[in-house]
Amino acid sequence: MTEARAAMGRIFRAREPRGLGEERVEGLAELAARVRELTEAVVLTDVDDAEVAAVAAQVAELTARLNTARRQEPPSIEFGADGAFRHLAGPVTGRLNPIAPPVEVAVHEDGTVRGVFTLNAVYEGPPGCVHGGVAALVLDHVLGMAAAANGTPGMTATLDMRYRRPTPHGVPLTVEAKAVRSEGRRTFVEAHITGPDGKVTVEATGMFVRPVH
Ligand SMILES: CCCCCCCC(=O)SCCNC(=O)CCNC(=O)[C@H](O)C(C)(C)COP(=O)(O)OP(=O)(O)OC[C@H]1O[C@@H](n2cnc3c(N)ncnc32)[C@H](O)[C@@H]1OP(=O)(O)O
Repeated sequence: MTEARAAMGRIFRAREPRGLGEERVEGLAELAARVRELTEAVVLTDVDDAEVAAVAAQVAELTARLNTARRQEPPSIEFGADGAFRHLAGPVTGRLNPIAPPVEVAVHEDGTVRGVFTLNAVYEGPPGCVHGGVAALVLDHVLGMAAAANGTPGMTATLDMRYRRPTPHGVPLTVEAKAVRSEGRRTFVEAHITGPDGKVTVEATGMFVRPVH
């Protein structure tokens, strides 16, 4: 597992926690949660034009306030005390990233990665359903996590999707991924999303390659 940790460090620049500090993480997570609500409100609002313009001006002011102090880059992937890693600013599981649903994931002892999440109307593709590219985003991430949980982290080299039935938005979904085999630098992983009725809506297979450098 130490080798896998070193590989994670190399591939994803994962680091020992650099001390954002739990209090700051909670504060930024709260901010991201409020912005997620704002995003949904923007997509669904039906207020009049004057109110839209007034809110747009206020949001621009808030953005300027946040920009008075900027990091060079988003917080990196960090290892936790248990050896697992967290992607605080990532677009799938990142609690600090407003575009992440976020998907809450757990890595189980047998290497299975399971997550629960709800995608709201912001992620709509066909009416009432999740955009196929968003499903691919979630699946790519958990496939990558499962490759890492297998001790063989890598970069996505191939991602094959099979959309079995529409994935509804606004309801709880689950995602599950597990590495099935590894050959040299290549790891093959399978994953699927299940709807609230227990039926699989999307299946994916991914091949992850550990870069040499
Ligand atoms: C933190 C946790 C989860 C995060 C998950 C997020 C996952 C991501 O989003 S990763 C970002 C998206 N992916 C990328 O940007 C990858 C871009 N591609 C690359 O960097 C490189 O092409 C990379 C690393 C995949 C392979 O590069 P390189 O190491 O030079 O591969 P190379 O030596 O040519 O091939 C290695 C092996 O893999 C095979 N292979 C490589 N690419 C492919 C491919 N696309 N299809 C099929 N086979 C491939 C080769 O045939 C070779 O096999 P063998 O060893 O049997 O000959």
